[in-house]
Amino acid sequence: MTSPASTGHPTDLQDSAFLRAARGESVPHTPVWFMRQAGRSLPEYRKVREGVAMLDSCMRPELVVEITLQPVRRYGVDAAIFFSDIVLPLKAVGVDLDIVPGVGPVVAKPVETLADVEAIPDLDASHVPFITESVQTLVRELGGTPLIGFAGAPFTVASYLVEGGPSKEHAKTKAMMFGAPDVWDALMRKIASISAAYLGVQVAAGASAVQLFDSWAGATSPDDYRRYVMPYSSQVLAAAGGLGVPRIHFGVGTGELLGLMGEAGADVVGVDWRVPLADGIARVGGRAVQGNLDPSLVFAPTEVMLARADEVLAAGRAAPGHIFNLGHGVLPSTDPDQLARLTDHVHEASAR
Ligand SMILES: Cc1c2[nH]c(c1CCC(=O)O)Cc1[nH]c(c(CCC(=O)O)c1C)Cc1[nH]c(c(CCC(=O)O)c1C)Cc1[nH]c(c(C)c1CCC(=O)O)C2
Repeated sequence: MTSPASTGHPTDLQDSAFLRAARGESVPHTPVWFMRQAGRSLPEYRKVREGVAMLDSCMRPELVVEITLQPVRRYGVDAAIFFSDIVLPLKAVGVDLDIVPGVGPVVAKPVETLADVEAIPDLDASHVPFITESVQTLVRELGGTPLIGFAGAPFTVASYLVEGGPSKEHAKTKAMMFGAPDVWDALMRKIASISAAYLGVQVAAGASAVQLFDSWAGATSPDDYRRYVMPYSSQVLAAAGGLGVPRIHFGVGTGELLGLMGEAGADVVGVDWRVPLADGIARVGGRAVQGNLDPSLVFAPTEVMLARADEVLAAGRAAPGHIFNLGHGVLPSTDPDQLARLTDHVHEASAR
């Protein structure tokens, strides 16, 4: 990791491989970071999180800073992602929810009616002073390594609010989407406004890129995505565009939606591992891409994993910009040494 003493002025940062690739410029090597690079796969994470609830840890700047930096120190990845969660802004404005270990976000009183939506306050910087403080400290500590801010996209956050917890089918969410369009519209606007404000706080404090996670948008068909999801994601991405930083947009199982997710206003589209990267690049036409090694390949022998990484790197050369990543988050049982080897290999192989 570059030391803050030797770097840290904005030109270094703007010239980083990650931001250059996000803007579609030439790079000295393919930049690499991992979704969920901070978290349970790291022993140093499990240690500092001992006895601290997930959402409490997100509100304590000394923990947020330490956890965000851990994978940067360990792997020398090209970007840090701010340690938080997509439901944190809802918690910050007063929605009664928690993150249950091994389960995920659980909402005490799921959203059903227009009155439920109207009861959710809008977010401003005064709700999240700990975010501003954490980001400011991180940007100082990270020097020439960019910090990615993030938020949940409206569909994915709506799913937690409407289902009351994690869901495979998103049945209640879609029931509202198809059957109560006025409630759906109000809810999606509300979340879009909260997510946009939340990204605004992170960028104002110094984050140099943002990622909008629409992890579960792949549950919708292209027509329904266009009608019921895309306008609200566009609202967030347009607001983020006004902040002057690159916007990454990602979801799982979104093979049929990649073109639309780019059109929604992304500079970089995240591709999961189900879509060959070459096809993903064609579908997002003219935009940079991020991805897309199968996260399970870390469990294969190292040489198998690295050979597959080479295929991803080779395919990535056809894009205006390529940021190497996994096709979804790091699995908790991942051996960190495999990610260290993968990071070094991506750097070395792409610099040749
Ligand atoms: C869908 C989603 C959520 N949260 C997030 C998404 C979108 C990304 C994706 O698709 O994976 C985003 C997220 N959540 C977390 C981060 C941290 C930054 C990073 O990527 O390193 C990020 C970017 C921390 C976290 N968020 C959560 C953990 C695990 C909780 C813990 O360590 O106690 C972490 C490190 C909890 C969480 N929060 C959520 C889930 C599904 C879970 C996992 C439940 C479980 O298996 O325990 C909702």
